[in-house]
Amino acid sequence: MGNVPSAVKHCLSYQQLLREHLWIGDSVAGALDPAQMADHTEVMKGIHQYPGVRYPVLTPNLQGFHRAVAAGATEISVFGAASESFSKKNINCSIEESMEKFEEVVKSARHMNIPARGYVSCTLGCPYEGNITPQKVTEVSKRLYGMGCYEISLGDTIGVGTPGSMKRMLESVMKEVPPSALAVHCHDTYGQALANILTALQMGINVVDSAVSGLGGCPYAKGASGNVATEDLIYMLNGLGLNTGVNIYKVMEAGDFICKAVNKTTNSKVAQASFNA
Ligand SMILES: CC(C)(COP(=O)([O-])OP(=O)([O-])OC[C@H]1O[C@@H](n2cnc3c(N)ncnc32)[C@H](O)[C@@H]1OP(=O)([O-])[O-])[C@@H](O)C(=O)NCCC(=O)NCCSC(=O)C[C@@](C)(O)CC(=O)[O-]
Repeated sequence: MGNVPSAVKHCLSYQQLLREHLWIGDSVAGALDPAQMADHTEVMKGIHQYPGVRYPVLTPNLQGFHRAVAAGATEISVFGAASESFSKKNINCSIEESMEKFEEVVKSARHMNIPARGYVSCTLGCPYEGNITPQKVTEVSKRLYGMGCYEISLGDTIGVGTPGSMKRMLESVMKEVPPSALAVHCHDTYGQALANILTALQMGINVVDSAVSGLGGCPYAKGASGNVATEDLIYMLNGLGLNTGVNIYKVMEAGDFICKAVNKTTNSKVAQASFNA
């Protein structure tokens, strides 16, 4: 949500539309301007933190961690990649260097009893390297889990995965990290996100990342669409008889609100169908 005005982020949290997780981004390479960091701090100070809702802040290094803690973060996330090229572009260091930085961050977080979540980008393909092997994803996931991340979110950053590649990747990762400590994070570029998520659910994954209206993306994954839309995910889960406790109508309202605020059209098929009905 890097470019979303703080006021909009506050409204989303005030309306309690993000029930479990409000994800707060960090700075972007080459654009480490004080205004953006001030915004990050402003968001943390401005939101009302509801009990049972997690507010993880992306912290790429120790500096980001200390800033996040000073701003009141109660959960942090480190974000690595299974692709060397993507790691270089996204966080300006190799995978090995990133792991060394994350070790420091997660260790500090553990000392302060702050839960740390790990992300692995490019698990089903990379914008620079193409195919990524399940072994590489497994290696990075194992490392993050081993250093103390309570959960590893496996990102199909550019949305090129299919149920077949998702299955192969998860089969490999699950040999080293239990399904209870895994999540999937699917982008919908090729229209495969829900199919990929269903595959993951059938394989025992219970945590799925999504974004209201399918907003989001990554500055280093040009052309990739946003995350799977929360509205579409909930619609599918409701259809499967899985109770999320999330009110789909409230999420659609939130999506409508935020799309107007940032002048974007929703990527949610469910919202499009409902609003056009
Ligand atoms: C990681 C860095 C910061 C390295 O950037 P760098 O340029 O290598 O940093 P550096 O250590 O060389 O320091 C350069 C300057 O930045 C400052 N600095 C250094 N660190 C920080 C910090 N944390 N907060 C504030 N300031 C910082 C530092 O103090 C210094 O300032 P100076 O001394 O020159 O005045 C940069 O590459 C960066 O910001 N990367 C993040 C890019 C980003 O936001 N990407 C999108 C995240 S979402 C994602 O990755 C994918 C995901 C999670 O959604 C899942 C998926 O779909 O795959």
